[in-house]
Amino acid sequence: MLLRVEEQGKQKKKSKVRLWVSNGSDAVKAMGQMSLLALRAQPLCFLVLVLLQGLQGFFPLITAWIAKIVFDLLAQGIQGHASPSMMQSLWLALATQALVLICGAVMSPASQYLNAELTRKLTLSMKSTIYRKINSLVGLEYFENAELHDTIQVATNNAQIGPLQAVNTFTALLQGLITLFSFLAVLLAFNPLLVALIALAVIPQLYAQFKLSQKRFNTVMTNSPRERQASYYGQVLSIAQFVKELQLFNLGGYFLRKFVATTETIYQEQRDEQQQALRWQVLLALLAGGISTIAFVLVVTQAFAGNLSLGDVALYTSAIASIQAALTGLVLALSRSNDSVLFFRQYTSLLSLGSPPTKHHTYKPLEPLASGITLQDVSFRYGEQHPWTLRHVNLFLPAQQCLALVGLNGSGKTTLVKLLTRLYDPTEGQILWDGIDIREFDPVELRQQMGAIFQDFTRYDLSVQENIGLGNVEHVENLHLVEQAAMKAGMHERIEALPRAYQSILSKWLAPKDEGVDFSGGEWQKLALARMFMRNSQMLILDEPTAALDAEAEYDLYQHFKQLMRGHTCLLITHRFSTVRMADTIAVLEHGQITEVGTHADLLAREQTYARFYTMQAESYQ
Ligand SMILES: Nc1ncnc2c1ncn2[C@@H]1O[C@H](COP(=O)(O)OP(=O)(O)OP(=O)(O)O)[C@@H](O)[C@H]1O
Repeated sequence: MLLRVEEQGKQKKKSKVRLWVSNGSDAVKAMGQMSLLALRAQPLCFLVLVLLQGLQGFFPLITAWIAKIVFDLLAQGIQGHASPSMMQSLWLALATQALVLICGAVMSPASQYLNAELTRKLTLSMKSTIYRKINSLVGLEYFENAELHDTIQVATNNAQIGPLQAVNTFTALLQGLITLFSFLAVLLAFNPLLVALIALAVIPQLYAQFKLSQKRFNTVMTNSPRERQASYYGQVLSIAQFVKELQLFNLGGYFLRKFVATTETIYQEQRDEQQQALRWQVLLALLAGGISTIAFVLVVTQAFAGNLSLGDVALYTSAIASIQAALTGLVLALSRSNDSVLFFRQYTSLLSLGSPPTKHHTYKPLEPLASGITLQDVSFRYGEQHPWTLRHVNLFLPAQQCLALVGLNGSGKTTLVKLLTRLYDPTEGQILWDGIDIREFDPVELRQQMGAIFQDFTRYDLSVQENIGLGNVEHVENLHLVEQAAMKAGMHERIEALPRAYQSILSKWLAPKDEGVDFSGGEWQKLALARMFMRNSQMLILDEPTAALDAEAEYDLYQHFKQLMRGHTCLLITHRFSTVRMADTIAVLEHGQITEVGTHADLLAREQTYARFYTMQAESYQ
C-alpha cells in the first residue's frame, strides 16, 4: 500500500516534471516565433538593438576593472611610488572610462528609439494580422461568443507586447549573461562559496516571478469582460446615439454608477495582484540585502587581513553588486518572457481559429439561378441550450419571382434570411441552389449574388457616396453607379439638395466643423435600399424594407416594385400586408414552421392565419 502511494508520488512528480519540460519547450518555441516576428517586422532595428544591448553587457566589467586599476594606481601614488609609466596607465584608464561613459550615454537613447520604432512596426503588422483574421471568420457564431471577445481584446491590446518583450527578453538575457559570466569569473577567484550563495538566492526569485507572471495574466483575463462592460458604459455616456434617451430618461447617473462600480472591481483585481507582487518584492529585497551584506563583510575582512588591495576591494564590491543586478535582470527578463508567452498564446489561438460554416473547401462554381432555391427540411437553433427557431421548414423560392414571408414577431423570418446568406448554417437539413447545397459554394461568391437590406442595417459614419457605394465596394468610387442606385431608392433629389451632395459626411462627430449631416429614419432606410440596389445581384432580400418609410415613399417604392425586381429572385419580409400583395407567392411562418403557401387570393380564400392577419390590419384602417 505504502509502496503504491510512493509509486503514485513518483508518478506525480514525473508528470509534473514532464509538464514543466513541455511548458518550457513550448515557451522556448513561442519565444522563437515571437523573435522571428520582430525580426521580420523591422530586421535592421532588431539586429542593431541586439548588438547595442550585447555591447552594453560588457560595460559594467570594463567600468569595474578601470576602477580597480585607478584605485591601485592611486594607492601606489599616495605611497609615493608614482612613475611616468603609471601616469600613462592612469590617463589611459580615465580615457577608456570616458569612452565607455559616452558610448553608454549615446547607446541608451538610441536603443530607446529603436525599441519605439520596432513597437510601431510590430503593432501595425500584428494588429492588421488580427483584424484580417477576424475579417476572415465566416458567420455570426464567433461574434456571439464572449470568450472570443476576450481573446480578441487580449490579443489586440497585447499583440505587440509579446514579440517586443521577446526581443527585450532576448537582449536583456544577452546583456545580463555577458555581465554575469564576466563578473562570475572575477568573483570565483575570490570566493567560490560566495558565488554559490548568490546563485542559490536566484531560486526564490525565479519562483516568485513566475507565480506573479501567471497572476498578472489571470488578472488581465478576468478583467477583460469587465473592461468591455466599462467601455460600453463609457460609450453610452458619451456617444450621440445614446444621448437622446439618456437625457430624456435621466439615465446619466445610472450608467455613471455602473461605470464606477465596474471600474472599481477591475481596480480591486489589479490591487490584489499588485499587493501580492509587493509582498514578494519586499521579501526578495530583504534576501538580496542580506546576501550583499555577507559578501561585503567577507571582502572588507579579507582586505583588513591584507589579502586584498584597494583596487581588489573596488572590483569585488562592484562584482557583487553587478552580479546581483544581472541576476535580478535575468529573472525579470525570464518572467517577462513568461508574460509574453501567455499573451502570445492568445494571439496564436485567435489565428488558429477555423470557420465552422465552411465545410467544403474545394468550392463548386456558382451558376446563375435557373430553377430556384429550395429549403429542404431545414431546422435551426442558436445553440444546444436554445429552443428550435426553425423546425422542418420546406419552402421553394422560384427563380426570378418574388416570395413574401409573413409571420408574427419572433417566428423566425430573419433567422431564415441569416441561413440563406450563410451567416449561420442549418442545424439540420439543407438549402439548395438549383439542387446544390449552398455550403458547396464559396460563401463570398454566394453573398455576391445576394443583395440584402436588414431591419438593423448599418449606418456608417462616412460620406453619402460611401454609404451607398459600400453595397458594391469595388465600385464605391463610381459616382454614376451610386447615383443610379440612389434614384432607384428614391433618394437622389434629397441627396442633391445637401450642401456637399454625395460627398456630405453622415456623421456629426467625425465630420470637420459643422459639415456633418444626418438623415431621418426613413431617409436612412432609403439609403440602405440604395446600397442593396448598388449590388445588382441575382437575389434580393428585403427584411422590413419599408418599416420607416412614409406612406408616399412606400407607395412610390411599390409602384416601381415589379420593375425594380424584374430579373431578380426576391424574398420580401414585411408586416405590412398591403405590400405583401405585390409578391408572386406568400408563405406564412408560425413558430418556426411554414403553415401556408399560395397567392394573396389563395390564402384569403383559405381563411386561415394569413386571411385573419390581413383582415385585422385592413379593419384597423377603416
Ligand atoms: N443570435 C441569437 N441568439 C439566440 N436567439 C436568437 C438570436 N437571434 C434571434 N434569436 C431568437 O430567435 C427567434 C426568431 O428570431 P427572428 O429574428 O428570426 O424573428 P423574426 O420573425 O424576424 O421577428 P421580427 O418580426 O420581430 O423581426 C426569436 O425568439 C429570437 O429571440
